[in-house]
Amino acid sequence: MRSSPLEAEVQKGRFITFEGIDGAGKSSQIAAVVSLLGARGLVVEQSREPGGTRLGESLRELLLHEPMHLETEAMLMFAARREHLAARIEPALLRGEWVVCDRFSDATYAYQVGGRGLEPEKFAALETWVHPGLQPDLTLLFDLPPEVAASRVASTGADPDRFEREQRDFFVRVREAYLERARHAPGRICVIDANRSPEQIREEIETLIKERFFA
Ligand SMILES: Nc1ncnc2c1ncn2[C@@H]1O[C@H](COP(=O)(O)OP(=O)(O)OP(=O)(O)O)[C@@H](O)[C@H]1O
Ligand SMILES: Cc1cn([C@H]2C[C@H](O)[C@@H](COP(=O)(O)O)O2)c(=O)[nH]c1=O
Repeated sequence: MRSSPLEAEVQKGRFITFEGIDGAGKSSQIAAVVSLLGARGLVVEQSREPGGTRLGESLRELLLHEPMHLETEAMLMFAARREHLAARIEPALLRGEWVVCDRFSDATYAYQVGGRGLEPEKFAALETWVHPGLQPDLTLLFDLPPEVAASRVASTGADPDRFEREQRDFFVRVREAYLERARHAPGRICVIDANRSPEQIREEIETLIKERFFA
């Protein structure tokens, strides 16, 4: 059995991911992109990580609330991702559908390598094992100062999870790791200035998607 059907078969759909530190403002923009694609008659599978499957959502509960060793955290992120790829992402792409996902492996690089200090070689080994040859077609990285993001998270009034409770230094490292990853994949990762109004951000993203996929 092949570990990833997309290694050998032709991927017909498109895979778009959204990334950024907690509170960057991804959620409402994801909804706008899903409607934009839907209005063009495309079938869109919307999902999130960690999560996206029943098992993945159970792992999400543990990841967001149970203290654990950083390598356990990294491996559980990739375990949830393996299930998500097999059950939803790869079948949808092979059917020619579009997948829009809130976070993917760039988040593991940013949070576990950048934020927690996981060795980059261990991240690379997991990434190669779990999705050899597959990367998103487009990643929108919402970039903003951690203090702005933290005040947005606080303004929701929701109980913060294990990641949201981290201090500013952690998010400074996560942000820097995201930007480093973007520097290494400039054709795939587009950095969006998320410290603007939702309307300005939506306009930029719509233009970007039209130019990238429909021009
Ligand atoms: N551009 C913006 N300007 C000001 N506030 C915003 C903006 N975008 C989102 N918000 C607000 O910030 C809060 C967090 O936004 P949202 O949930 O979309 O972020 P997120 O990136 O999905 O966060 P997380 O990754 O933590 O789930 C919400 O209260 C939202 O209304
Ligand atoms: C995929 C992934 C996620 N995380 C962290 C990032 C966030 O703090 C949470 C998910 O919550 P969200 O509000 O739905 O964005 O999980 C991570 O540390 N590593 C990952 O690979």
